[in-house]
Amino acid sequence: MSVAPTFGVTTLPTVANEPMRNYEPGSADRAKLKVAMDEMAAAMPFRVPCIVNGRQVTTGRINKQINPADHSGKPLCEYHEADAALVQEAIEGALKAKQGWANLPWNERAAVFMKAADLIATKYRYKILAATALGQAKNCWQGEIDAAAETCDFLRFGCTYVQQLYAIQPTAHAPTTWNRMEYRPLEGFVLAISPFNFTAIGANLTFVPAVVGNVTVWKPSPMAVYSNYLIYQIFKEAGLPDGIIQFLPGPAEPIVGAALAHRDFAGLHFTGSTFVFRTLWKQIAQNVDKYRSYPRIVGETGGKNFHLVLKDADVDNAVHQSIRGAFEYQGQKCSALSRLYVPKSMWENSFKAKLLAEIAKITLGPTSEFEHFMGPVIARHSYDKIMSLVDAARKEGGDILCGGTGDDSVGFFIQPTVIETKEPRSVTMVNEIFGPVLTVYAYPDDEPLESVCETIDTTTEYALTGSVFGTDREAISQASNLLRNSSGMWYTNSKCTGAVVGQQPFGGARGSGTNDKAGSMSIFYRFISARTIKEEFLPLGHYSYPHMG
Ligand SMILES: NC(=O)c1ccc[n+]([C@@H]2O[C@H](COP(=O)([O-])OP(=O)(O)OC[C@H]3O[C@@H](n4cnc5c(N)ncnc54)[C@H](O)[C@@H]3O)[C@@H](O)[C@H]2O)c1
Ligand SMILES: N[C@@H](CCC=O)C(=O)O
Repeated sequence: MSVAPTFGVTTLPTVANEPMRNYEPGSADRAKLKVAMDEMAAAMPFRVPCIVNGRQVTTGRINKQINPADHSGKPLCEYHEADAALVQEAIEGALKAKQGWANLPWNERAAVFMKAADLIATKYRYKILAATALGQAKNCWQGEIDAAAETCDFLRFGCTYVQQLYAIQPTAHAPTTWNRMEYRPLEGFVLAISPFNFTAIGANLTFVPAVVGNVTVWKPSPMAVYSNYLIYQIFKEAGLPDGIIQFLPGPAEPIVGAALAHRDFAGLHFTGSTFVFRTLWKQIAQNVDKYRSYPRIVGETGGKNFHLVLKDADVDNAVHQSIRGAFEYQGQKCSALSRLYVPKSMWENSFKAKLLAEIAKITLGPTSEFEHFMGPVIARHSYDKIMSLVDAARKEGGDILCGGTGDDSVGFFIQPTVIETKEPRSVTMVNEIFGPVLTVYAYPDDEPLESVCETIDTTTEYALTGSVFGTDREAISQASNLLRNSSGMWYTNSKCTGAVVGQQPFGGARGSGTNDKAGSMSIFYRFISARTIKEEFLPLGHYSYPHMG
């Protein structure tokens, strides 16, 4: 086995958040993005194979990723579905490729992903945005945040975190000894399962294990296959060797089942719903006797996020932040605002009218029409689920103040919906909806903060994001203390969504996930298995102790 020489301690370039483009009318960026979207719309459907050991595998079992704004029109892509046998082949191939990858000096692995970030920021910016717009229905603002900026940030900041992690070494050394720490990859392979709603999350779920020397079997969401395939292709162009990330779209149960049943399954890197994560955890538990090691289980899952407005809050700010929090990307963010608590008199006197007046200005349309704030929800099953929850709220006595209607004739469009409830534990206050539905509870002005916070804390099983709006520092601090465990992301006078890599590491606890904080150093700990190394420079001489004389 060859040993790679190391002739220097390298340092990554200093990283900063990828600057966001605005795509304002008349701008060059907007024109270029429009061209990219038009060209993509004309050329689709694209053919997407599985990728195993760098080889394009066409299985003949074809499925398609539709355009949610035009579900009966041309699909964005037609993809070949993997099956259990292909998963088996992919795992064997990944394990063979692993040693060479893991033995590379770390800066070589980092260089692949630093280069991928630069390719996304430049050559592929508009293409990856176009794929995210047409397939996942993100408008240019939301697509820019996700597919361009956040993907680059995950990769660049991630490499920096690994550099910092590797630099954490024992500082105490007995005389004539040297202690070291080696951050080995896990023994086996990592299974990455990604959601539809963030192209960046698919990239990050595979990059995080890979950059620290693991190999990854990737099952993307059926509703994000094309953008995720482009990410794979960009990683490859940036120098990712064959077999390190195996791209396996297709039906979840057989693909995931085959991976979880393998003796070398070493870690799950999942983002998606709480229900699916719990199902996977149980499957892993049932297989525990089979595994070589105890698998690492990392999952970031659902949310039921809140804004708590205090009596001295800036109403205009709270209204605008609530609209962005609840309705951008049609509420399809794990962090989306979904429960709003406002003092009753503030609600009746100003908040309600301002909120409804602003929402009335919102227009919906396909992402190819740049003027819209909102687009369609992702798929038929989402549309039906959201509408049924609105119906359930209506039947329970919830007051639908706006929206509550949809049009699925061409795309899956649902109007921004606000429900006022008198019952703080009503159906849409408790369940994750993942759509453009905000439920408001106007709490009595004289209700003590302890009581309001107790309601917020105990209403749902989730603990992902939450915000407080107000000016009285004592009340803000008290709310922060009372709601310490109600969210993994806490915001003051800021919406509960829109975390930025390097600024607000992301994750929640309770039913919302393992809180390993994507976009921080701590996530990398989950995919390494450290080895402590002690070396003595001088011989012991004899075995006896000094006190023995
Ligand atoms: N906390 C976070 O960081 C975060 C970020 C994004 C999304 N989410 C959550 O993700 C959900 C929305 O995304 P989604 O609709 O893609 O989620 P989902 O749970 O339906 O799917 C996520 C992934 O799991 C796969 N999957 C589905 N059923 C499976 C099964 N039985 N076995 C194995 N794999 C299975 C899907 O194909 C997909 O790849 C929401 O609940 C949202 O809150 C959380
Ligand atoms: N990082 C994102 C949430 C990702 C979940 O969908 C945000 O905070 O908006």
